[in-house]
Amino acid sequence: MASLLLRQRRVSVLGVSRILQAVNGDSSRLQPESNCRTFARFGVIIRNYSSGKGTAKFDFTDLTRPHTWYPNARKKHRKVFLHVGPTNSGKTYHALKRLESSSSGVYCGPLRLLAWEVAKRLNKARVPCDLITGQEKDEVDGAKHKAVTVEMADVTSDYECAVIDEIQMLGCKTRGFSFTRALLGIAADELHLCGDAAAVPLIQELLKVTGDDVQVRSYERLLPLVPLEVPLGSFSNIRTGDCIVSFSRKEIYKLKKKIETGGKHLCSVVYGSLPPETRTRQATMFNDASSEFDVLVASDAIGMGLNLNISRIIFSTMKKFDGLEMRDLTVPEVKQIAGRSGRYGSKYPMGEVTCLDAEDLPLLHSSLKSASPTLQQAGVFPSFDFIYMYSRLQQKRGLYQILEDFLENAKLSDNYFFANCEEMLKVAAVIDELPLSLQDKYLFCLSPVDMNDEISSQGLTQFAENYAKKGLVRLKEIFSPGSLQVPKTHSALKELESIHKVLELYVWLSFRLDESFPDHELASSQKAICSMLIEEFLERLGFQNPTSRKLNSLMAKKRRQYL
Ligand SMILES: Nc1ncnc2c1ncn2[C@@H]1O[C@H](COP(=O)(O)OP(=O)(O)OP(=O)(O)O)[C@@H](O)[C@H]1O
Ligand SMILES: [Mg+2]
Repeated sequence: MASLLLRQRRVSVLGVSRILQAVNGDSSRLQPESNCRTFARFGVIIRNYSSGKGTAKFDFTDLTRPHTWYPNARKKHRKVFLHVGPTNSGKTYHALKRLESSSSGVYCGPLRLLAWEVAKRLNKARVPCDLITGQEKDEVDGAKHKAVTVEMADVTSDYECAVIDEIQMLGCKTRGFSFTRALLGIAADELHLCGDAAAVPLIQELLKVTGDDVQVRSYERLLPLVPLEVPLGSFSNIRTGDCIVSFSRKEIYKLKKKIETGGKHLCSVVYGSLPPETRTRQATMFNDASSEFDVLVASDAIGMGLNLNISRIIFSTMKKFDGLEMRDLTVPEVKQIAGRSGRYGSKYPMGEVTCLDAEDLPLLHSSLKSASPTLQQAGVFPSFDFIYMYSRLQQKRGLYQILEDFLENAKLSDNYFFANCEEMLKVAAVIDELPLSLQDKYLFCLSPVDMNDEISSQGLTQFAENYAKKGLVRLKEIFSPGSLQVPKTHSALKELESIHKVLELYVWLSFRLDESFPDHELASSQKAICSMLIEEFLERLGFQNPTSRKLNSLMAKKRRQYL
């Protein structure tokens, strides 16, 4: 490995079998509540609890009333508006209109791309708006509004208006609890929830106990979405405005090459492990009508809420590997992805959707006709306060054991399920042997490390080891600035994507432990260089084809425009 001086050490994953893949977007998983009042309250209780002097015992494993964890929100009688309907029906648009006209507010989205889009839109409309994600804080003078990824939602501030986009994600196995936390915890006079109608009964049920006033507003699709009766057939039928969808990174590059070899089109690519800033620039190039990058090859990373100039979605497959097995796409997945075509306000009067192969058409057609299954439960996860208090009553050694025991003993009501925290347990298993406080361990467990990526997990281990040893982690100890290069092969590209993840991890830690991770600027600039080099590779892909001389000059033009 050229630039990361990581020690080759296989990460041991004690007792953790498999992991369901996290959905796209900000991968930081849990947000410590840092709720001092809760701590203080527990502090009193725990003293009484341990001295056993007749005070009622507090059961820290009782998570049956999560709405009581958010005293600020409970002080308000919130007006909750549920904007529901199919994709491209103006749900987010109407919620944002309200946000724009409020005196203070927050937008919480599932993807950085969406948070970026909203911050840009509000600032353009002269409503100063900060952008806050797990890895970046872009603060604007005088801003009373924020656009954040949902994990960063602040449940201690007061707002006039808050928006939670794609609220049906509260049923997501890995990130659902962050949506639940925002739903129950944001202290806003008005709370606007946008998403699928499948979430309505559950939300109404969850909010019965909060005293909020809930209203449902239903929307219809603004432009027709037409499922085609014929498959794409040949790649010669690809045309400007097409987006071909695949769920494997390797397949995405194969498709890009195939389409560009035809000599008529250039493809932007968007997939999950590309740096978010690269994804944004690739999407921007595709959206730009004057750009030669007129076809998009993408994974389901484009699947939520984004406004792209797509006229036709073509599913290259209707199956996806979900971390465990290959399975058919679910009804909501098909609808979300298909819904990216024919967006209102784009240059196309309607959207079309089809498949590469005729055999996939029946599943496409039936999925688009079906209603998404009604959500039954919302995700939930205990904040550090609960884990900490529980740990004080146990003689357990490491965070892994504490977490595992806690989850085994914890009680939930029927409306909730525990977030899948296998990824967290994987991290706990690796760092438990280090001399770190429980809180530090918990923080490392929250970090956006990808434990399925060897370089990323080694980066985390080394950061945690150096932090435990010296309390100071210099980036240069594991990374040589200046050594990054444009990748020449697909494996070099993959490695660069992993290095980007390690740098992102450093930036994430530097936001939370700034004195111990002081090289924030260096990590951020190297991160930006990584994504530029990745983009350079994406553009050079077309050069390698001898028939693409014309494309060569087009790309050079594009590069000048976007760099
Ligand atoms: N009344 C309107 N006037 C002008 N533009 C609108 C209006 N309603 C929606 N749009 C535009 O139509 C596009 C789709 O709207 P929006 O993103 O709100 O849809 P959505 O229902 O949230 O879709 P999704 O479920 O995919 O998130 C956006 O570009 C939005 O700005
Ligand atoms: Mg939307």
